[in-house]
Amino acid sequence: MSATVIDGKAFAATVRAKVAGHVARLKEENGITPGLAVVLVGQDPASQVYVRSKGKMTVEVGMNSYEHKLEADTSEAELLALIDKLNSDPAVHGILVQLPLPKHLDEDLVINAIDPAKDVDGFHISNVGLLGTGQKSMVPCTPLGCLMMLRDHHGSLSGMDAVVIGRSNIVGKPMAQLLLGDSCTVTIAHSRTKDLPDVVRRADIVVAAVGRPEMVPGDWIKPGATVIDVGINRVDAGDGKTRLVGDCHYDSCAEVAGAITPVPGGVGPMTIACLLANTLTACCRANGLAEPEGLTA
Ligand SMILES: NC(=O)C1=CN([C@@H]2O[C@H](COP(=O)(O)OP(=O)(O)OC[C@H]3O[C@@H](n4cnc5c(N)ncnc54)[C@H](OP(=O)(O)O)[C@@H]3O)[C@@H](O)[C@H]2O)C=CC1
Ligand SMILES: Nc1nc(=O)c2c([nH]1)NC[C@@H]1CN(c3ccc(C(=O)N[C@@H](CCC(=O)O)C(=O)O)cc3)C=[N+]21
Repeated sequence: MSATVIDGKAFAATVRAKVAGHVARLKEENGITPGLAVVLVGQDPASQVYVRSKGKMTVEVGMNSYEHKLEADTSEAELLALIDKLNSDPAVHGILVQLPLPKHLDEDLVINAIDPAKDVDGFHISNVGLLGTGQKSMVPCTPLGCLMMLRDHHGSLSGMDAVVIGRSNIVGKPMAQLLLGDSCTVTIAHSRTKDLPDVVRRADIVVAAVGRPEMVPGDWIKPGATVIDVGINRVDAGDGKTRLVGDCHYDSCAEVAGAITPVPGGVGPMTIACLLANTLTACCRANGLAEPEGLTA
C-alpha cells in the first residue's frame, strides 16, 4: 500500500484564506483589525526564523503583527511588565511568547501571566483546564492543526484507536485531549512506555511528537493507519547542508500507512495557520462577535 499524502501546506493555505476573509469582513463591517503580538527572548536562530515567518503570515491575512525582541538576559520582571502592557492593550488580541525561554526565566510563571483570553497558544493553565473539561478555550495550535487534518481525512474519528507518542504540555497532552474529545480511544506513550512498537501497532491513528529523527519505522505501523508526524528535526544532509525530518521514517511508514503527513509541509504550516485562526477567534470573542465556524476544535 502506498499512503495518501496529507498536504498540510495546501490545507494551511485554505485555513489562512478563510481567516483572511473573516479579517477583511471584521475590518469593513466592524472597523476592527485583529492584532497578534509575538515575544521572542534571546537570539536562537531557529526561533528567529519561526517568528519572522509568523509575522509575515500575520500581515498576509490582514492582521497587525507586533514583534517584541528582547535581549537574552532580559529579567523576569521586564518580561512580565511587557506581558502586562500587552494584556491591557486593546489593539492586541493574541499574545505568543516563543518557547523555549532562556533558563533563568520561569516558563510556567511567564505563560500564566498572559491574559487567558489572549493566550493564542492555549498554554495558560485556565485554557488547559477548560480543554480538559470540554469547555470553550483557546486550543494549542499544533494539536489543533493535527485534529483539523484528521477530521478532514476521516470525517468522524469516533471509536478509532489513537496513540500519541510524547506527553509534552505543548503537543502530546493537548493532542490526547482533543482526540478524546472526538471519541477516540487514546493511549499516550512516552520514554518509559514498555513495548512501544506493540502499542503503536494497535493504532488507527499515530501522532508522533517526540523530537527524535525518524524514530518510528514502517514496521510499527498498522496497515492502513493514519500517521501524523509532528517532529521537526534538523539533521546533517551529508553535503555540509542540513535537512528537516520528522519523528517517523517517512518512506517506510508511507509504504504501510493509509495516510501520512510529510515533514516539511505537514503539521508545521498548519501550526501557523491555527495560530492566526486562534487570533481571529480571540478577537471575535473580545468584541462580542460571532466566532467563525470550523476554525476551532
Ligand atoms: N510542527 C510543529 O508545529 C511543532 C513541532 N514540534 C516538534 O515536535 C517534537 C516534539 O516536541 P515537544 O512535544 O515540544 O517535545 P518534548 O521534548 O517536550 O517532549 C518529547 C516527548 O517525547 C517522549 N520521548 C522521548 N524519547 C522517547 C522515546 N524513545 N520513546 C517514546 N517517547 C519518547 C518524551 O517522554 P518523557 O516525557 O518520558 O521524557 C516526551 O514526552 C519535536 O521534534 C519538536 O520540534 C513541536 C512543536 C510544534
Ligand atoms: N510559544 C510557542 N508556540 C509554538 O507554537 C512554538 C514555540 N513556542 N516554539 C517552537 C515550536 C515549533 N513551532 C513550529 C511552527 C511552525 C513550523 C513550520 O512551519 N515548519 C515548516 C518548515 C520550516 C522550516 O523550513 O524550518 C514545515 O514543517 O513545513 C515548525 C515548527 C512552533 N512552536
